Amino acid sequence: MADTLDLFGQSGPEALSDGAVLMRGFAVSETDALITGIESVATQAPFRRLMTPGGKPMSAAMTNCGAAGWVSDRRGYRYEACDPQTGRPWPEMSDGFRDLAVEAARLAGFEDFTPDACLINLYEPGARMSLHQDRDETDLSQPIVSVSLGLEAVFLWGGMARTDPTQKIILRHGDVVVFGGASRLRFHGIAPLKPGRCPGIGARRYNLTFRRAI
Ligand SMILES: O=C(O)CCC(=O)C(=O)O
Ligand SMILES: [Fe+2]
Repeated sequence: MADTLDLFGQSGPEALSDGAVLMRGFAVSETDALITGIESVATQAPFRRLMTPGGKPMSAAMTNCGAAGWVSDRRGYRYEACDPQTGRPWPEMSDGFRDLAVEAARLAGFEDFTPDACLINLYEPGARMSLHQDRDETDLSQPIVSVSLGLEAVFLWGGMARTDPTQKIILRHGDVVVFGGASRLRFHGIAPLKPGRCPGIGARRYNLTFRRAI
């Protein structure tokens, strides 16, 4: 089942580790709506390269929608109800975004996912994300739902320690990863994006991560 693609390019969930699944093509029928949604968010809360606490710009650009948005600056990492750049609340998370994330989580075995934050990453060729844990959320019993759009990327799926070996998993347009439970705090990252073009999107990759932040 895991290797057999149906007519829509979807396949059954593939386990990455205990509590983590890859659902190839799960979002493929929603990609146009997701991209329109991202563009609408970005007109209200533009993509920007946040500063790390150490004072360097991150290589991916970010924005958020939902009741809370993830931010980083000299003071550290945290969630904020308002966009520090505009002073306004983050744009709303649309029902279409939320429904997709809730359904993916449900199929992965997380029945009661109630996301209140969606971090949107924009990678251009060369951009990467170093190994990290998603640990700024209050309720770690809720999973993370990650949706990939545009250029493919090498997802580094590590262990509970930064130095653990990593699996390298190619994430393509429409793929969804859900990680929670025993995998909620696994280290993960993105290798430098290779050049390329994706029809309708161009030379970029978007990643949306749905979270229960507060
Ligand atoms: O771009 C990705 O696939 C991963 C993003 C990520 O790990 C994050 O935003 O915390
Ligand atoms: Fe992450």
